[in-house]
Amino acid sequence: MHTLAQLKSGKLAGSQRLTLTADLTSLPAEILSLADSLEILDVSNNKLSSLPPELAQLKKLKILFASNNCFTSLPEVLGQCENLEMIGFKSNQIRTITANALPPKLRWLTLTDNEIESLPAALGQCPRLQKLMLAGNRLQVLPQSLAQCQNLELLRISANQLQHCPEHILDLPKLAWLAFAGNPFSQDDARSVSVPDVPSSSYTLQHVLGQGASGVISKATWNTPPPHLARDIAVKIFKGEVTSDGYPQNELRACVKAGNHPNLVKLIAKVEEENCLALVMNLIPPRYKNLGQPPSFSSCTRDTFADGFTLSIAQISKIVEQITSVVAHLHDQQLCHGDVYAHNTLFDDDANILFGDFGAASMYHMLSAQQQSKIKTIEARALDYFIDDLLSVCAQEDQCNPQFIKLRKQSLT
Ligand SMILES: Nc1ncnc2c1ncn2[C@@H]1O[C@H](COP(=O)(O)OP(=O)(O)OP(=O)(O)O)[C@@H](O)[C@H]1O
Repeated sequence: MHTLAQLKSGKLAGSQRLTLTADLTSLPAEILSLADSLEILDVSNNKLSSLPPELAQLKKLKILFASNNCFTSLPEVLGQCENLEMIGFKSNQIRTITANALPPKLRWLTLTDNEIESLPAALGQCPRLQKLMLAGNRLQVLPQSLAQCQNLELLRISANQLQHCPEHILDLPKLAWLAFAGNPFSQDDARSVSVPDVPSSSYTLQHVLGQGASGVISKATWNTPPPHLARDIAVKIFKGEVTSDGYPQNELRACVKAGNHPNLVKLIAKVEEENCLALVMNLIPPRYKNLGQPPSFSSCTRDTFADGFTLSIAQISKIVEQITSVVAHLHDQQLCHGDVYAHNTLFDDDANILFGDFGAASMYHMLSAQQQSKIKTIEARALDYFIDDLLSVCAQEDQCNPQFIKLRKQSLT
């Protein structure tokens, strides 16, 4: 985080990255003094509603974040920023997006949680577009031209007003991560009875174990432990807001629908009260750790791994076998996970895995047989990318192993 005083004093000359949060209602003119160096500009959490035409003078600008501001339209000056690849305008009040606002090199566009009713056809003329985050808007249709985005890999259209399944996007050749729950076309009226409901007064929360985009997970204990169940549990309390993946309510229902599998954390009960939406789960044993890390700005849609992290081919094979089995299990329940990634997978020293994060999951039993089969093809692609990501960290000495070669072939087909 930088300060306005630092910027105005010239102390930030030559900076490639600038983060300013200072209740700004306009961009300070001094930003132009960084025109020859600035690549990443983060002006999230201000009160901005427009950007000046001079922004186009930032010739090196690649990434712009302006989430939590007061924009009602996507500023047209963005279309003039010749090197801008990544745009994040989450949680504004954007209603309009014109063709002029789309920069030629656009690769990653986040417009989660706005008021967008329609998108310009020109989005189809963004050949580099790889990641498009549109959850939590008011879209009733997607432009037909999206079918031309041949490089689109990750798409979030959950929590919108789409009346019909957008067939045309199901054939996109690289699409691998898709979330579409919470639309009229994907409505699921069936109330599941497979997991018991309990009141939030049935347990006592202890310390926080972790925090995801959609909720906070705490260790808890049953006040009166149900028979045959461990006293200690984990409780995920949803925050209630729409996330980049969709509505918490849909995540909860997807977790319930997922059912039991040795590679899923066992769901014990759910809480659906007026002021509390929560999942009660088994505690994950502390020996489990994250398999991967989320994508970086440059990897865009692909996971990253800690420096020096390697896996043996035996570990990779065992992990692939389990992830394939758990994804097949989800599809047996007509559930698309939408986020098959190593960063959503925990593993232990024996390469046992636990797969989680149902935030982007979508039920698809209401779709036609042909649409369902396309959804499965899309998720199969994510599985291939998952395998490819693991092979990228395979120990050097195992890279001639026949199993490595077999998995490599599988991930490339
Ligand atoms: N059943 C559990 N037992 C123990 N710890 C848990 C359990 N579930 C989640 N956690 C902890 O809470 C963290 C957040 O979990 P959660 O599933 O909500 O989010 P995430 O999938 O990591 O994040 P996001 O939803 O933002 O991608 C986990 O990384 C883990 O440390």
